Amino acid sequence: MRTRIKFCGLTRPGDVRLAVELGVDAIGLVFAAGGPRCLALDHAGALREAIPPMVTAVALFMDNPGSEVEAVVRRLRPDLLQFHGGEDDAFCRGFGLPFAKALAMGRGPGDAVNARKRYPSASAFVLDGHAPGEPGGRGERFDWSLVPGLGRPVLLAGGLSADNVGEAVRQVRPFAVDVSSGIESAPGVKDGGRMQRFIEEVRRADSNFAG
Ligand SMILES: O=C(O)c1ccccc1N[C@@H]1O[C@H](COP(=O)(O)O)[C@@H](O)[C@H]1O
Repeated sequence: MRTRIKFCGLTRPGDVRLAVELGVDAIGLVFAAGGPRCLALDHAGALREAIPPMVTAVALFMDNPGSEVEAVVRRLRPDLLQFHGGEDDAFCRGFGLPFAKALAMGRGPGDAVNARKRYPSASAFVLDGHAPGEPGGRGERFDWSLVPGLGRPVLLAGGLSADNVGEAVRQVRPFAVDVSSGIESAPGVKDGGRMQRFIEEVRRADSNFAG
């Protein structure tokens, strides 16, 4: 099975269009407050319009109030929600959309323990490289040998780039890979060459497993 690819934290419609042309499976729009990729709702509307049907539109949050999540859901109609903070299962499922819950793998697999029980409604888990209690999306890789069996699709994240994603796919065989900073020339500014190389490296690794 080919590895799905999600690009996250896009802030320019041209980057979205290029990512789609290159063949990305999912695009993440960030509403986690304070970071360089955090979008205002009006601006996010223009990005959402550039995501065509059959490419998954993901809205990413980190301990946002429910009213903000609701406003994004109403306005953008994302396909999937991604939660990166301390949100519990009841909060995450409360918006009537499938969701992926991020788990902090930066200090070992602790946050993943009982994740299936803590998040029975999660459609997938994102494994990120930050430590528990710290914000994600910081380009931090973790020890991939610690990836646990979670019984749900895993999106491998944290410090991925064209230089290491092939090794990640070969070692972990995740359902998907998720990258933000590793395809940028500056925070929030995606780089066409890096996006293209990232996808090529994933496809090259996938070809090792083609039957
Ligand atoms: O992309 C962001 O700005 C972001 C902000 C807050 C939380 C998560 C964020 N992105 C997600 O973080 C991981 C790893 O990102 P990186 O490739 O290491 O920079 C990934 O799941 C992004 O979707």
